[in-house]
Amino acid sequence: MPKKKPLVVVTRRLPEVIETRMCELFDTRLNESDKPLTPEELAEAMRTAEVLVPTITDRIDSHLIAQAGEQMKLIANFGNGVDNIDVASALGRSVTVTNTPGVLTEDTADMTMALILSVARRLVEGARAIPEGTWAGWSPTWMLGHRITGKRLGIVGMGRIGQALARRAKAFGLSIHYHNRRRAPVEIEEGLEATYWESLDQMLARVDIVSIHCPHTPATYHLLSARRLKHLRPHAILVNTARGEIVDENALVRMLEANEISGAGLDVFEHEPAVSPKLLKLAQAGKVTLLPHMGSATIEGRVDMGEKVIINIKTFMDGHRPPDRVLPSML
Ligand SMILES: NC(=O)c1ccc[n+]([C@@H]2O[C@H](COP(=O)([O-])OP(=O)(O)OC[C@H]3O[C@@H](n4cnc5c(N)ncnc54)[C@H](O)[C@@H]3O)[C@@H](O)[C@H]2O)c1
Repeated sequence: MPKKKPLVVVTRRLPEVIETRMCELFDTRLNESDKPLTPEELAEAMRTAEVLVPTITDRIDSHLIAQAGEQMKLIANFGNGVDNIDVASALGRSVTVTNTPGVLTEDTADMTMALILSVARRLVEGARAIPEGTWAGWSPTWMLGHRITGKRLGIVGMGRIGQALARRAKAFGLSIHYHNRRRAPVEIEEGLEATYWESLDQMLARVDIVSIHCPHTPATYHLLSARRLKHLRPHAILVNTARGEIVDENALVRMLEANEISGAGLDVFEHEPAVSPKLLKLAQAGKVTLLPHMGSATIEGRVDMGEKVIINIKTFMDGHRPPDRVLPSML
């Protein structure tokens, strides 16, 4: 008798090619609406499905995990960061958690570079001037930005995306500085000609642009605190494509308002999808570039993520260790 296919509940739309393949391989319940599943629908999935495929906007907290039935075996996150999942609670109930690392690296690094250029060179204000009819010919002083060639870039979190950004930034003539939980291997440091700063405070005081690339964990919540942000110099730019919670957003806003730093490029926010009205005002004034968490948003990237989700589910269901298993030591 053929083996019964596992019931897999998917919380959001995935690329069509991935949904089709998942339906062939598993007993897949797709969410065909544009809305996320409600907490009740998520709880129902925990009670009935063997596999849940959430995305980073689904809060899979300890309360929800406590409702998991015996049949629930795997949470296969459609995303790299797993701060939407209470991994310790899941593992405590013998539910395996997987993610989709690696396939978003280059796309997110591209978007980070775009944000650096956008803030430094006032790209959004420039792009607005023509359609809004405010461009009255050459010479307005408002269009003067800052050269990035020769500047110092400080990377917080020299993992996959941090390194991919460093490769791009080097090609743009920036010098690379970094702070990481652990110092990178010498061949990586040498290849990127990167300077390691054990002290994040000291690095912040020396760089012109700082870009955040560590995960959001209890240890990195408000890593860029009000006190730390004060180390940045008035011409500095801060870019965050990692997670909003890593930066004290209120403190950042206050510094931008007081011209204590020159600008910011943010793809992520502390209370997504809500964005502080003060940040919106700063965007209107051209001091910040705000993006709606689209750092990794490419069609190719989403398909690659979907393929990783499928491999993780299939390997797990075949009785093997899935390649992207999330372990507590990674958090
Ligand atoms: N904006 C987007 O669309 C988007 C897309 C992909 C990933 N991300 C975010 O980017 C983050 C980084 O992704 P990655 O693939 O480079 O991860 P990674 O695991 O390869 O790298 C993270 C690095 O941060 C370091 N780190 C961890 N804690 C630290 C601390 N307290 N201080 C300093 N360094 C610390 C780690 O040692 C590691 O080198 C993800 O966790 C995710 O939140 C965002």
